[in-house]
Amino acid sequence: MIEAAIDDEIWKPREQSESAKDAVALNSVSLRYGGKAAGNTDVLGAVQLHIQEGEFVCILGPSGCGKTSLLKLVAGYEKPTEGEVRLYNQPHPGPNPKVGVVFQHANLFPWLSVNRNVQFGLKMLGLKRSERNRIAIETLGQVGLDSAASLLPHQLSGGMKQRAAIARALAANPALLLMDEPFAALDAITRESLQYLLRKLWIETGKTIVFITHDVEEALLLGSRLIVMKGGPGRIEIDMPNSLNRASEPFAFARQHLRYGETREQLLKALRPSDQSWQD
Ligand SMILES: Nc1ncnc2c1ncn2[C@@H]1O[C@H](COP(=O)(O)OP(=O)(O)OP(=O)(O)O)[C@@H](O)[C@H]1O
Repeated sequence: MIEAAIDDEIWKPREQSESAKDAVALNSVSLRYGGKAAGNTDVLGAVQLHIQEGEFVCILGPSGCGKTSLLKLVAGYEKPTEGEVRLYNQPHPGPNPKVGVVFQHANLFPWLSVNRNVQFGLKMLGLKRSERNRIAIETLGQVGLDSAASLLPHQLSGGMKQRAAIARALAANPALLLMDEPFAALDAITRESLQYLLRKLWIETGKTIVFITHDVEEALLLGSRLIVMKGGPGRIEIDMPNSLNRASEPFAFARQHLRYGETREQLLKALRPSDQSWQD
């Protein structure tokens, strides 16, 4: 256990600058699929959440508690039944390539090469072919897929597909990146390499990331802020800073830290159903 390092500068939570702006604001947001008609129940109930620019927010919670629904509101795919979602202090403009989204499955267009998949959103933005190609090559380089640019999706491994999906989301240079269990279907080693890649991209670009995961360890290694949701209706149960994601050490360093085990237990306890409290 690395206890001595606990007070080191590196383990202090990153201080939010007073001038940091909200990238995302959910003001008393409720969501009821199908609207207010009788019989429909709230999936999210009066959620209050402000995410500052540059945060890496990991959202955990039991299946069905409303994590994806919350992300869909931030992406603009759904509108709140009550309350308001704001991006960068403006009313939500609706889905647009400036908000990058990555899902558990890459959903690449099977008939387009990796390069053309990455270019797709840029075409929507009206960029010229030469500019699109330049950005696609650069972004594929960022995710380590330079040599796969001309391959079709069926020629890629699962990890390569997710790298391509990340490149596609990054190509339009979104300030906000939304990720819904993006590494859940990958084997442990591929997953770890993508976790390193994402941490590097976050540190280098300063993008705001909202990342849903069922994996407590993944949240601890990546998130600068950890949120645990509860269902019935969906709400935020725990919202805490996390400094274990910091710096450029191998993940093993964080895993050996005393605070890692403590926080992991705290999160697992919050995630357990109340009828399993005997495990405490
Ligand atoms: N389009 C929809 N129409 C109606 N109900 C929906 C829709 N999408 C989700 N739901 C319901 O909303 C609730 C929350 O679903 P959501 O996918 O947000 O949960 P989640 O926490 O992301 O779950 P998981 O971890 O299993 O992905 C569930 O009861 C689900 O059945």
